[in-house]
Amino acid sequence: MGKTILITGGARSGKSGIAETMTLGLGPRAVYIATAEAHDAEMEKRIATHQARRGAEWTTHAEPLDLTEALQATDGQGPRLVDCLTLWLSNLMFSGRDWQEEARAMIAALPAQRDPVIFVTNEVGGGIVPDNALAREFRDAAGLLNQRVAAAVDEVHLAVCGLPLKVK
Ligand SMILES: Nc1nc2c(ncn2[C@@H]2O[C@H](COP(=O)(O)OP(=O)(O)OP(=O)(O)O)[C@@H](O)[C@H]2O)c(=O)[nH]1
Repeated sequence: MGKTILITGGARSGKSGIAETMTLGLGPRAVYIATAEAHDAEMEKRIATHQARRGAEWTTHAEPLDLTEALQATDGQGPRLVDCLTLWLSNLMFSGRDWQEEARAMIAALPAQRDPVIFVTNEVGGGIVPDNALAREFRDAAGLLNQRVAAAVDEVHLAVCGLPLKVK
């Protein structure tokens, strides 16, 4: 089984950069599995910034929903960086899919992976309780998903001010 790592942190905590460095430390060629979709100009710009930062060692595999299939399809191509689990979760919730079942299947597929998998996620819920039900549902789901993935992987790191703190 390839090594599995979860990197969590707040917005602009530097978690993606930390994850990219860790991923390339596990193999000279890596696959970036992007769960984001550009629905507006701001997101297009964020994605373009990320793409410009990645060097020739990277190939990109965009998959907003079928993450388990993306992991199967890219196994054998080097370490995979999944950026990020919280966007995957919101894509599943907005498309009406059963995120708990999808997460269970994705976690169950990890032991069969030959190449490493590095997940990026967001540490949500640190602020005040959101005043709308959907935001509260998402916050709770993100916390549960993070706990389940954290329990399954080899290492967990918390990104704080651009620095990784190993918590597992
Ligand atoms: N579709 C697609 N999405 C990408 C690509 N490269 C990066 N992304 C997405 O861009 C998102 C990162 O956006 P940011 O808002 O800049 O990151 P951040 O999480 O706030 O900041 P950090 O904590 O520094 O990582 C991730 O969710 C990726 O999925 C790509 O090539 N294609």
